[in-house]
Amino acid sequence: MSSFADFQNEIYLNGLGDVLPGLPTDLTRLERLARKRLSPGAHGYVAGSAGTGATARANREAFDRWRIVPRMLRDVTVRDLSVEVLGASLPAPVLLGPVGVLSIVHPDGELAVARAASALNVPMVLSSAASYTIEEVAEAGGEGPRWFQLYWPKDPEIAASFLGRAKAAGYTALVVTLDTPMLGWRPHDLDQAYLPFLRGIGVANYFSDPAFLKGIGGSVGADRSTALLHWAAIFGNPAVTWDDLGFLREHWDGPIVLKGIQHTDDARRAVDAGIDGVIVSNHGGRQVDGAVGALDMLPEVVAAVGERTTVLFDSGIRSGADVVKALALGARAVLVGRPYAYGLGLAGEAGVRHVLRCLMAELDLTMALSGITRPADLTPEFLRGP
Ligand SMILES: Cc1cc2nc3c(=O)[nH]c(=O)nc-3n(C[C@H](O)[C@H](O)[C@H](O)COP(=O)(O)O)c2cc1C
Ligand SMILES: CCCCCCC(=O)C(=O)O
Repeated sequence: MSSFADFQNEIYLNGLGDVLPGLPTDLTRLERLARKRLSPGAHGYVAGSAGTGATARANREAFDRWRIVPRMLRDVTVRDLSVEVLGASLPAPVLLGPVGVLSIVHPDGELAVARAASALNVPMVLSSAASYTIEEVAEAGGEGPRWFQLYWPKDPEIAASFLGRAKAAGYTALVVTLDTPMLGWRPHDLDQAYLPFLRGIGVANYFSDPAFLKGIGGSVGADRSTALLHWAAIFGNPAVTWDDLGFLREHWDGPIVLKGIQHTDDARRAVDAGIDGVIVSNHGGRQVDGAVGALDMLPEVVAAVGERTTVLFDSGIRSGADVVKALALGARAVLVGRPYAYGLGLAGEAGVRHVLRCLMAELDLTMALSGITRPADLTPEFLRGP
């Protein structure tokens, strides 16, 4: 029996109060609790999305259109949720996706996330825009698996420096986010005048970086406004194109994954360029309003490049059943976004552990009750859809 099944037994035998920090086990209810407990600004920033919110809604609607068709009498006594992703063995097909500025929801921010991830041996993808540095988060995570996410800055020296720091601190894979050369139009944050960066949150990696500091005369100084303006000037690089991918390979010798892929042609170009994996994602609907639901694009991308590369998925995962659907449509593993930020905001490290354990226990049960014992056995056959 897997440890997630043990977790489930623990719940049924001991009662929720004994094993959980009093949080809902349904991640959509957890989200509603976070709305009540977090500050309106922080909650709004995490929950928010681009424009009218149409893409974020499309992400969920896409999951609702696919339904699981459970199979019977298949001996599901012994299950194994583990998967191989880019040469590493994961206990389950789940990673913590890159979520920046996490100290807006909890003072321990990414440090608490790293501890929770490490405790469960789940890879954490650390954002360039984290509230703590690459090195601080690595130390908090100890031996736990960690990946680094790059927002490709205008200054190549800073990009190279980030990659060198990440390598030295034990991050094993690189995720390069392509969908955010600039922040999307997010009316809620604009109306609330709540942008973490203007408060100096999310810039820890930049303000601690020798290449960044060189651009502002060597140090941040008491008045951080010069440094923040410089940060705003270099943060995103809307000029990068497919021709620039070689830069990444020159500075990173481990696996490279491109995040934000939504079109089959882009997926093919990535693979042709020697990239090791793609993440089908629309940034949780935070960038382009009126875009297609991320899950709607997954089958096409898998059909185009699934045999040649590792396809991962995020945007809209809220339950174990959602993980089953994404895997059945060809994702090797999924990344969780907002739910763990809510767990962190509600209960710190324990809250992140809670979210992971609930998701994995529900995944284990949903697989078992659908007649599946290993993620690799999940195929589109188990779904009915559009
Ligand atoms: C508050 C917040 C901050 C985020 N920061 C980053 C980031 O720094 N880098 C990145 O690649 N994606 C970032 N994302 C996007 C997530 O990695 C992921 O694509 C998205 O949250 C998935 O959608 P979901 O939250 O609806 O599951 C962020 C998302 C949120 C909600
Ligand atoms: C100025 C852009 C910083 C973005 C960091 C957080 C993020 O990706 C988000 O979606 O919010």
